[in-house]
Amino acid sequence: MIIVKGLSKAYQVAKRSPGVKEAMKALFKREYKVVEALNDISFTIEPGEIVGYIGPNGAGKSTTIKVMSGILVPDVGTCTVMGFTPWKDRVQYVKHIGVVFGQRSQLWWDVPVIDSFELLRDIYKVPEQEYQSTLALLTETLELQEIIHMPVRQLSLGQRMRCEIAASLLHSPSVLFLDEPTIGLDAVSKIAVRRFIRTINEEKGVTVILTTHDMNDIEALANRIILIGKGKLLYDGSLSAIRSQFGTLKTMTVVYSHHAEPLKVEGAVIESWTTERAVLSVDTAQTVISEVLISLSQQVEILDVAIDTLPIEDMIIQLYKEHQL
Ligand SMILES: Nc1ncnc2c1ncn2[C@@H]1O[C@H](COP(=O)(O)OP(=O)(O)OP(=O)(O)O)[C@@H](O)[C@H]1O
Repeated sequence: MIIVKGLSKAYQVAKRSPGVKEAMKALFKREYKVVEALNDISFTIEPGEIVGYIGPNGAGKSTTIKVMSGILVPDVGTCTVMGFTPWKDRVQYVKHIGVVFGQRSQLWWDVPVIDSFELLRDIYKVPEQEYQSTLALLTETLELQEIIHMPVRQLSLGQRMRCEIAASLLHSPSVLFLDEPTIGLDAVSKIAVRRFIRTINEEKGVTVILTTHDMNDIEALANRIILIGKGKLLYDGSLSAIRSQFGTLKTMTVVYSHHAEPLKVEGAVIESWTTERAVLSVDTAQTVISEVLISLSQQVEILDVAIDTLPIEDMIIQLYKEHQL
């Protein structure tokens, strides 16, 4: 479905030191620095996949989405989506893709949502019957009944995001690019958006590429993760492989009777500590849990213990650390 080969993209950014004198100087002689946003990125995505495209701030995720959706032209490399080169075959290509940028709107601010939808129907030349049935389905599944006649500026962020997602799907695309689709949403809206993405993937076979900082999005949706950092591809594989890589790392939460002294446990790292509760991390490949418990019981009166595998969020942080991001 998507073939990306050796993609590189650099931005030229004007450089200026602070101060009025420097501002005057910059009027006559501008200095630039080059930011390498993408550096030799390659991957292939099969039809029907949901891929989580992750990385820390400034890693190059949005730049990749912009290249794949045809908004940006790369300096080097090739990209084909369903056989189209996104930035070359734009008119034909956009009929096959849907794009949601969580931080930007594709809806017209002052008019009711339904007017924007109708405009998109005309832009994409969606036949009336098809439009009506897709709209009915989207309205029902994304619960748009109450908000579809309101101007976009009056919608809450969560309501707007549901409308943005509907807008990107009115022309029934085969590929959906979602750049931080759950940013700023409350827990209920996040769950609704995730459920919807899963439904269109399962029922309509839509291929989804999703960038997010919310690892719950990844856990709920993506079977495959592509990790980038500083423009370079660092990991491409399954979420379960990451889980087994970090599977021996456990978080131990211990509650004990009041104890004024900090705890010391060989083979465990004390992540946080109060006079009644401590959180430790233990690598069971190196330290046996029972030894940690014995050491703890020699220091405090244990009231409760919970042992969990590392949350996926922490596994990703470990992965970032391994790659020094
Ligand atoms: N239009 C631009 N002009 C100059 N530099 C840019 C531009 N857009 C992005 N960059 C730079 O390119 C790098 C990658 O940016 P990009 O927006 O792709 O990162 P990202 O992974 O989406 O980050 P975030 O998670 O913060 O949204 C960053 O260093 C950013 O400052």
